[in-house]
Amino acid sequence: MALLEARGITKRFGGLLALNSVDLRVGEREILGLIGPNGAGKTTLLRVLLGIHRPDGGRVFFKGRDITPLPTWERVRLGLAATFQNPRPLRRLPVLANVLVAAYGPRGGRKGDWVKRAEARALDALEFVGIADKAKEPASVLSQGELKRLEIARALATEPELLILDEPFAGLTPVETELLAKSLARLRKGGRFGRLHSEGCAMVIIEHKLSELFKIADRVVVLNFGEVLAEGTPSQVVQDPRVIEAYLGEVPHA
Ligand SMILES: Nc1ncnc2c1ncn2[C@@H]1O[C@H](COP(=O)(O)OP(=O)(O)OP(=O)(O)O)[C@@H](O)[C@H]1O
Repeated sequence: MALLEARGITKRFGGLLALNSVDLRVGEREILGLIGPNGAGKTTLLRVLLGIHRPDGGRVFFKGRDITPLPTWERVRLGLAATFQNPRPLRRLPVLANVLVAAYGPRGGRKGDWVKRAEARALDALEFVGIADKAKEPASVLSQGELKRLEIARALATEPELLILDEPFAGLTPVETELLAKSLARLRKGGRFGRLHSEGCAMVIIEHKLSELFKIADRVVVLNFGEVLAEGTPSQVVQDPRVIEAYLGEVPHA
């Protein structure tokens, strides 16, 4: 059984058909890359998976359960988490407090120990992404790269089973990009990260930095004009003439 399955997702904005009967499956511990030209519908699909947009057609299943009618917070309680293209932290609050908001959230309290463990988990999430030294600083001091890492720490504090990342590498330096890619690979493997525990997290990663994405993705789905144009392993997808024509232009260098 797939961890997440979206079937026949259709989404319209007025006269614009942003998604046209899109199917998507994500297996346990799988890293799925979601790529395609600007305006292809990637962020819209992410928003449908999270319950931010209601689809006009189609259903979303998570761990076998139809979550289509559920609000976002219930999806988070079930184990979904996401990071967004443009981080919007609570800038005046300390970095740690930004993560605590997530750790105190609906999923954080599920084991009944939320007060005593939340702060420890939030610190461990900051440790995991490498910005624990900034825990007490206001979020406004963080660089773009650090803000991206804060976003990931906030998602990790909920101990998700499926993490959806919208352009996690955008705005990062090559060194930051490589470090983050390594952290994501470690997260997929699972284990104990301080007091945080992961059985191995599956991911959907929307990204334009293909060479970095292809190093960690098991499978790639290519969207174009709101439809699935192609899917396969990274090496299959880069050689697909339809993908080259619609998006790549040329084969990216690894
Ligand atoms: N809230 C909205 N209202 C109206 N149109 C929208 C809305 N959100 C997205 N769209 C349109 O839907 C289409 C798909 O947009 P979407 O942001 O999902 O593309 P994308 O693949 O994520 O692009 P990018 O790589 O630039 O982020 C675009 O034509 C966009 O203008």
